[in-house]
Amino acid sequence: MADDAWAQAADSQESSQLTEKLKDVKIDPEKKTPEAAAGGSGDGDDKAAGSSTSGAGSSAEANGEKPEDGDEKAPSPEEVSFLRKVLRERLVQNKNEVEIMQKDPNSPLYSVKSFEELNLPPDLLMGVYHMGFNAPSKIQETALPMLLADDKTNMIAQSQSGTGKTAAFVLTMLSRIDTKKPYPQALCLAPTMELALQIGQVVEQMGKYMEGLKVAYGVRGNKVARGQKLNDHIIIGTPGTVLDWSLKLRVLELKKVEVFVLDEADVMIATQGHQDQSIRIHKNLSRSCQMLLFSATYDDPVMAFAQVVVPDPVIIRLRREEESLDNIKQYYVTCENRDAKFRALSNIYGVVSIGQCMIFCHTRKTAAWLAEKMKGDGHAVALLTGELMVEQRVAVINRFRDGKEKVLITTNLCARGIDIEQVTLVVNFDIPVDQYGQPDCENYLHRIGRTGRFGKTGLAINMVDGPRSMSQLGKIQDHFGKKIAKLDTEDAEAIETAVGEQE
Ligand SMILES: Nc1ncnc2c1ncn2[C@@H]1O[C@H](COP(=O)(O)OP(=O)(O)OP(=O)(O)O)[C@@H](O)[C@H]1O
Repeated sequence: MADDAWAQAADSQESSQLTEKLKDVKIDPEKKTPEAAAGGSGDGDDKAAGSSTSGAGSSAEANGEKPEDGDEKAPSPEEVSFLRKVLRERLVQNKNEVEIMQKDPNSPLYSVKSFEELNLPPDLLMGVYHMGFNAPSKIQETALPMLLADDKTNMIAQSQSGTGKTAAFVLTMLSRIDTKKPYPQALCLAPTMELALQIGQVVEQMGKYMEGLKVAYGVRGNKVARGQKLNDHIIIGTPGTVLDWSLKLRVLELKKVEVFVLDEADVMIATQGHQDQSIRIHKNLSRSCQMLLFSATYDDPVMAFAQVVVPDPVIIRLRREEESLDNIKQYYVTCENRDAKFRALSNIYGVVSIGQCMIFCHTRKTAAWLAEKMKGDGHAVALLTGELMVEQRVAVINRFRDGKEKVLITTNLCARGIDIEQVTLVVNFDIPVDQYGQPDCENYLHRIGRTGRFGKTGLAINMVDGPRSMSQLGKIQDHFGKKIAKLDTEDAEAIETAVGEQE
């Protein structure tokens, strides 16, 4: 493929020829970011992006509720600076069980190489150990030797949730920058502000020993003056703001960027608003810029598109049966309706004590309803939906991170990327569906991947409330080829066994 394939693809897209060029690549044109759907021009900046934004399909919608669309008010700069402060929390330290899994050749954490063998500069190696990492995971071990080589390799990489993709691309960015050069040399785009800030923390922690390292957050509300030249080395942001910064306000020169990363690449490609913005940014990068796409999921059309726009990529892809992790046990419970789902949840909580739990609902309204019901039952519950101010959202996540609440009730907003080690249970109160009411396998995998992070065990419980959701879950089970076993929530022993397996 020609070196400037992405630029050509971008040009073609702008002149509406991309459809012809990619006629076999069917990316859903309706998949819009919430703001794009609302006609806005900023970042979609929401995990609901790439998921259902308008359609039907769940019992919640049958009740006349709208699925979470995640629209939000733009944060003020004060809010952003507050967010950055509250987001500074320690990262996970290595545990014995992780080390055991790192010795198992069948584990995605299996590794035979050490970080020393990657020939990292000493300050970066110190940063890695500062994170508590002893050995690279499989994706790190496989990708890093190529990514760090002098000859810049483009890559489209897939690895299961919680297996250390962030560190792989962060190390690549850090290894490519020269802190003596006072301008942005690495650019990472993520679909939400929360994720951009989380990635930035990893950059800051891993780059702790790199003298003079500066990181800027290209997220809404983080204002820069037109014409001001950024002297930060790494920019992490959401596509709309970074597009504004680079093409409108011209505070960074895309041509000088050495590494370009798309995290959650599938959602960045498949979601209309993100795709347009990402392509515009990329077409202004230099031809020698290294391009990395990372995600736990790529459906076939997205992968096909990615291969058209990334020049000569190395592709690391999982087989379908490898996509879901064996350390996350999956169950379903059958209930008659929403109230019965709540009772089933209460039964689970009545029988066993659970570490921390994330509960996913299809709509804000169901999430708010469930939060009230659980509070009424005496649970310390946090509610995180797109209608909260960003500042509140981050504060809620951090309270949950700190264990102040044991239960986080949310929507697809938190389906991707959020890395909270202590989450032992994920409940799909509603089965994830797309805007056509079809099972959303990608979001299913991202949701359950909020537990079982980096080798820990986890439990996912799906609540079905009739033949429709049963059939949706059945399709998800068939898609991944992993058994989702029935759990009887009236049977205390069965619950104890299920929960006990992941303790
Ligand atoms: N080599 C390592 N040794 C120990 N812990 C690690 C290592 N690499 C990453 N981790 C930790 O594993 C956790 C999960 O990593 P990360 O968030 O990068 O996963 P991910 O693959 O990006 O997942 P997702 O697809 O859900 O975004 C993080 O807390 C991270 O600090």
